[in-house]
Amino acid sequence: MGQASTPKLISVLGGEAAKVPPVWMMRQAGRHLPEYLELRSRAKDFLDFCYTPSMATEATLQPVRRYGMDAAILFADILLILDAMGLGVEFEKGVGPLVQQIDSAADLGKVRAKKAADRLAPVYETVSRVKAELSAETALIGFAGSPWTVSLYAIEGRGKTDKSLAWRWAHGRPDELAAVMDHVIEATAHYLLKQVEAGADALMLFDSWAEGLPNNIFREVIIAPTKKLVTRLREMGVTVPIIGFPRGAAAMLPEYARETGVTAIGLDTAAVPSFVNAEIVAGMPVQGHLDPLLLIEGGSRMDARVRELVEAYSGRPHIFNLGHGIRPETPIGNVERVLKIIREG
Ligand SMILES: O=C(O)CCc1c2[nH]c(c1CC(=O)O)Cc1[nH]c(c(CC(=O)O)c1CCC(=O)O)Cc1[nH]c(c(CC(=O)O)c1CCC(=O)O)Cc1[nH]c(c(CCC(=O)O)c1CC(=O)O)C2
Repeated sequence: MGQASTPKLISVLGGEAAKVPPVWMMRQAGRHLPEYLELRSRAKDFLDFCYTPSMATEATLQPVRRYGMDAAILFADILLILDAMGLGVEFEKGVGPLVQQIDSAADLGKVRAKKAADRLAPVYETVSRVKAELSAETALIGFAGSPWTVSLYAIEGRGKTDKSLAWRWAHGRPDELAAVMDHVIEATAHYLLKQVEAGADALMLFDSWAEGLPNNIFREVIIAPTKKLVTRLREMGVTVPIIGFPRGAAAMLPEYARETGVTAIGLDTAAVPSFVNAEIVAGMPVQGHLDPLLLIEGGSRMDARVRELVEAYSGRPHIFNLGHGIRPETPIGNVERVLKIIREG
């Protein structure tokens, strides 16, 4: 019986620099794929799609089959946890998510954390079905939104806002915000634990709204809650690697990398390779960060940028990814081109 091979992505997350970096892309499943749009058209709505294991499994596998990605990322959404915690979540076509708005921590604490996670049983069913379909070389990444980003959607009540309401809570109601985030942390810890128990090989925490925060607030709402969540997961016995993605962290990235306990850092589109290599300890794996808009344009400037990023991180454990999710209008040929350059030079 041969040694069950470890996916290259997991070896890199273990600190090994790979000659050819493993690659996957945020939002690789979803609207840029015609096969997703066909499947999606058969669902009642997006939430129903995420709660239907046969559909979510198929959506997760589509980009792996089409591109030979080195990882599958669970087809779910960062807002499912709010739905499970009792705040109705809806995704309005062309509007994005709508969430029942909270005005205090009491509004979010109605459903016990473990019970909330139990409500997401269809997601764990998807994880185990995907795992059964993947080859031994392909990693399966589970994920959740980070405490600040998830709490922000509950405070704002929707996407596509200027985030000022949540920011004002951070400045003016820090204790109330901390109480909200503590509820989110506990529910998210149970949610991620169950994803790992169902077969996830790694986890990713999306702090998608970490950008632009004053450094004192960044410490309070990004670093401290992430550290709490990572510590809680380790206490629960979770040993898989954890990728932290503080989008827009900029100069606060090194402190995030040092303080939170994450295994690896997801870099956003604005990351600067020389800064990353100077400020993030050499053995710490990094992931990213091609601009999703350049992936739409393609051409020689895309080719050059891909080669530049591969070269910039060639001396350290690096997972090639985008700096944020794939846009719906991304040409499939450009995704294929990126993989070809990474794998064939
Ligand atoms: O604008 C806003 O604030 C809300 C954005 C929004 C969310 N889910 C959404 C929407 C509406 C939309 O994308 O049109 C709704 C949403 N989530 C997802 C999709 C599929 C797609 O992108 O076409 C969609 C569109 C679904 C549809 O309309 O059919 C699925 C999703 N969300 C997410 C992930 C994890 C990943 O990115 O790989 C994944 C899985 C993708 C995969 O399996 O390959 C994570 C997610 N969802 C969400 C966020 C918040 C921030 C952001 O979107 O930039 C984030 C984190 C992030 O992308 O930084 C919330």
